[in-house]
Parts: sequence; structure tokens; C-alpha cells
Amino acid sequence: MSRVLLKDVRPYGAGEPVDLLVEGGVIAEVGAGIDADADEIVHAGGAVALPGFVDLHTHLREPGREDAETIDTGSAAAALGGYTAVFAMANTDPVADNAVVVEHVWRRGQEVGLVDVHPVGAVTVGLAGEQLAELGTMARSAAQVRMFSDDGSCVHDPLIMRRALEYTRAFGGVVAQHAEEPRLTAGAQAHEGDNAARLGLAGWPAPAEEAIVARDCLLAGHTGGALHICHVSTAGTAEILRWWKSRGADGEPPSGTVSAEVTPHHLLLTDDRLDTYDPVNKVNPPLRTDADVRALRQALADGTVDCVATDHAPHAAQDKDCEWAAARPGMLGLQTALGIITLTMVRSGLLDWRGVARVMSERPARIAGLAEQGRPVAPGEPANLVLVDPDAEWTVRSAELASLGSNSPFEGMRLPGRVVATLLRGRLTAHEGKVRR
Ligand SMILES: NC(=O)N[C@@H](CC(=O)O)C(=O)O
Ligand SMILES: [Zn+2]
Ligand SMILES: [Zn+2]
Repeated sequence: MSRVLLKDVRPYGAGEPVDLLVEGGVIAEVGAGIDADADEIVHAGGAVALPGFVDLHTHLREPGREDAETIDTGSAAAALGGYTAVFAMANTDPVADNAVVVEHVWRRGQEVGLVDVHPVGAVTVGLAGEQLAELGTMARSAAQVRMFSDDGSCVHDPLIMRRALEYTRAFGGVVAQHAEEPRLTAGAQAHEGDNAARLGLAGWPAPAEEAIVARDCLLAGHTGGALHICHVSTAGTAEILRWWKSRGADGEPPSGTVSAEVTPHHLLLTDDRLDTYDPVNKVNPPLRTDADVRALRQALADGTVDCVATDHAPHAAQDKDCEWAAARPGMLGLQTALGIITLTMVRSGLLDWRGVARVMSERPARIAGLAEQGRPVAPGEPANLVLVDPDAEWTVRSAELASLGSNSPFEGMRLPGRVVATLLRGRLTAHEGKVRR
């Protein structure tokens, strides 16, 4: 049985440094000055120990676009970013709308072994929004799919959405909605506002997101289903979620559950960046305004928005290095998420490390129903862990990231918060910036 000794770590960044002995995939012992025979000793220098991060929203592009990312390269990026579980979106080619594709993704992820890759199943056949996919078959498959999404497209037909929320209740599934009313965003290229008008880009209005969020909250309440809102991007959406969560009689939560995620890029970047027409800033939903950014940070801090999800969206060079209108939307996220959260949420005093554990690990694990992730850093618990040096700063160099794509909007930025090591079931998957295969 392999043993790893983590010297000098601070669980949740609080208290004096302790040692953590990891054995047989679990945390065997936590205490000062543990002196044990170990196969490997990590000198962590007082690093913050947190449960491994869980990303509910990742695009790994396999099958179909292995030139943009593979399960292998995406898993490496995840491990280096501190993740121990990621949810791979269904908008692959072929689409993950059946048991064969989701089982392939699950098995390939286990073969690579750097992070648990949980496939997200499509809600509708071919993401076409017309006919429910075989949700039950995917749930019963070896991949045990629990999260379903047409991400990239909105499930805009309210009856299909209603059926999906009803049907997934049978096996405790969650429907993750890419909230975008397509009639309001036809041809949209940027957040509808002053900048888009000045730059001559067709607008993506905030209510295109908010109208779907409001509608689907009502449907979740009516059906008792579980709804998750992908990449919340506007202050108005945060307001609707706040209303929803405060509702319910006598402090009882309303029927159905609604959770939501925000991406690191929507917590930092605004549409001011669009002046250069550099498509690295093109993303869906679009970068919004400073007021939106401030509202989203607040909503994440107070729990209105449950968690951070990367929406890691790698693209091949030819799909990004072209004129704005032709470029695909999406940005890399797995290796920069912690840095952006440290910068926007920790340095600003909005979250402490306990709070980071909540929004990057515990809440996403509970939303997706992962029993072994997002657990306390304590004896007897599964050793899915990340060690973070909160003071170390590093400069983002897209070319050095593990992803095949290099479409990071954070290129050249100095970020605080560095992953020292990541452990998946007690095995080091990343250490000092290197993947451990
Ligand atoms: N976020 C994006 O801009 N793009 C995503 C799709 C999506 O998340 O909607 C992609 O698959 O590239
Ligand atoms: Zn989306
Ligand atoms: Zn996405």
C-alpha cells in the first residue's frame, strides 16, 4: 500500500502547520511531527490543504476534436490546476447523448488516471433541442451519468425542459442549463451595451440569460427537479437566484433545487477588453460590465451562486486565430481558475480558504452527487486533496499550459496562488508544476 507524507500543511489555511499521512487512498493521520516511513514525502512549506477541486463544467473535446484537446491533455491540465474531478460536457462529435459515448469518456478518463472524468450526458438527441436523449440509459451505464446538459446550446423548448427536470428525478439527476434565449441572441457577438455599439458588434442582451433562468427556476419548483445554471454572467441572474433561494414558506426551501456556477473569467474580465477585437476574449456568455463582475463576486461570496466552474473551452488555433465574427467562443480555464479565485475572491477579502473549499470543491461535489469528493480534510476521509501556496505568484504563459489549445485570456498576467500538489485517492497526480503519470 502506498504511503505519502505531506509535511507542513495548513488545512483550510488555518492554525499551525501539521503533517498529513496518506495511506491506501485515505487520510490516515493528521498531526504535528508525524514521523512515518513513506514512499514519498512532500515538503509543503505551510501550504493550504483543501479538498481537491471539482469542476462541473469542462470541455475536453474528445471524441471528435482531438486537435483541440483530448481526455489525456485536459486531465493533465486539471491535475495541474488542483482538480480531482471534472465533468466533461456533452458537445463532442459524436455528441455524448448515449451510453456508448459516455462510457468511452468515463473509461478513457480512468485509463489516464489523473482526474475522475465524469461525462455529462446530453439532454436532447444531438443537442438539437427536440427530443429527449436516453437519459435513463446513460444514468444506468458504467459512466453513471448524473449531470445532463446541452451546453453550447440552450434547452429552449419549455416542455422539453420540463420533461427533463421531471424525468431526471427518478435517478437523482441534475439538468445543467446553458441559459440563452436563442431568439434574443441570433447573431450576437458581444454583451449588448455601449462597448458593443461602439465596436459595431451585434449584442447579446442580459435578459436573454435572465429570462431562461427565471423560467427554469419556476419549472424546477413546479416539477421538483434539480436545476443547475451554467456560467451565470449577469447581475440580474444573481438577483433572480437570490429571490429563488429566499422563497419558500416558513423557512422551508422551495420544491425542487436550483444551483448555479460562475466562471473565473466572469469574475475578473469585462467587455472593456473587446477594443482590440482579439477573439481570445470571445466567450459565451460574453464578458459583461464592471457592475456585473461586482455583483457576481458578491453572489459567490454570499452563496447565491453556489460554486466556481471553469467552462474550460480549448480551441484549435485555426478556430481562434481569425476574425472576431468567425472565431469560436470559449477560453481555457483549468490551470488558471485557482489563481483568478485567489485574486478576485481571497485577496479582496470576500472569501477565506474555508470559503474556497466550499465553492471549488464541496458545493460542486454535492450538486453532482459525488460522495468521495469535497470531503473534510480529516482522518478517515478519502485523500482527494490539493495543496496551495497562497503567496507564490506566477505568470501565465499559454504555450506552457498542458492544454493543446492556447486560448487563454490571462496570457502574461501575474496570478497569486499556486498548486503545490494534487492527490487523487492518495496518489500524487501533480507536484511542483509537473504531472505525475
Ligand atoms: N463557453 C463557450 O464560449 N464555449 C463553449 C460552449 C459553452 O460553454 O456554451 C464551447 O464548447 O466552446
Ligand atoms: Zn454554455
Ligand atoms: Zn461550456
